[in-house]
Amino acid sequence: MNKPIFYFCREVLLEYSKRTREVTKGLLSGISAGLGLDHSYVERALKLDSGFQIFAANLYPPCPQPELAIGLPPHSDHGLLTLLINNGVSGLQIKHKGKWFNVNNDIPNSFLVNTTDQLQIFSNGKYKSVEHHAIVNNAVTRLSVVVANGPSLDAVVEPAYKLVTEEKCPPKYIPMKYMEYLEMQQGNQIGGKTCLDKIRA
Ligand SMILES: O=C(O)CCC(=O)C(=O)O
Ligand SMILES: [Fe+2]
Repeated sequence: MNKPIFYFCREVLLEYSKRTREVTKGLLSGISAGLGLDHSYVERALKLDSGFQIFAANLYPPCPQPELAIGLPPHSDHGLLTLLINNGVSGLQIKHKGKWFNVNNDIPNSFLVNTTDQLQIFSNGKYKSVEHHAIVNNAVTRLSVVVANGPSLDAVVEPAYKLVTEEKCPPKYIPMKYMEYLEMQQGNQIGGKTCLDKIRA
């Protein structure tokens, strides 16, 4: 029986997921301190040692009429931080103040990092989950490789209690198990940041 292509890449994928997990932990430790929390607060609260990772590869072939193609529709990612690389062809756009901006990550050997939904919830809105989409072009194939890094599936995610006060800074989101959020997001039609709207307090 033919083995799937991923069978042959599994050693590399395993190593890649281990290393991207470490990069994510390092970034989240800095973010934790930046929020005024202990360095290891995010790691402990969201059980990052058993954090959930998704690896995805996206292929965007050239399209004769790119203005008519959807590419990847607007969305935000569900986890904490998403690490992206591509084959040097631009196509990713992020939304800022209602406008789309090109993201040209042309720094060699670097990751583009998107902040995502669980970080917006945990930081009580201090970090915004980035709304993004991918467009296509009529000349060259684009490839992107994505690792989405989330909390542990059984972690209940809510605004960190040290960041909320009943009067001045009430929690903006209701607590929800990451697994349930993920199921809700995956069961939804892809579009903008609509899942976050569903769990507003
Ligand atoms: O292709 C890209 O640059 C973006 C991919 C993406 O947003 C995703 O897979 O969630
Ligand atoms: Fe995405």
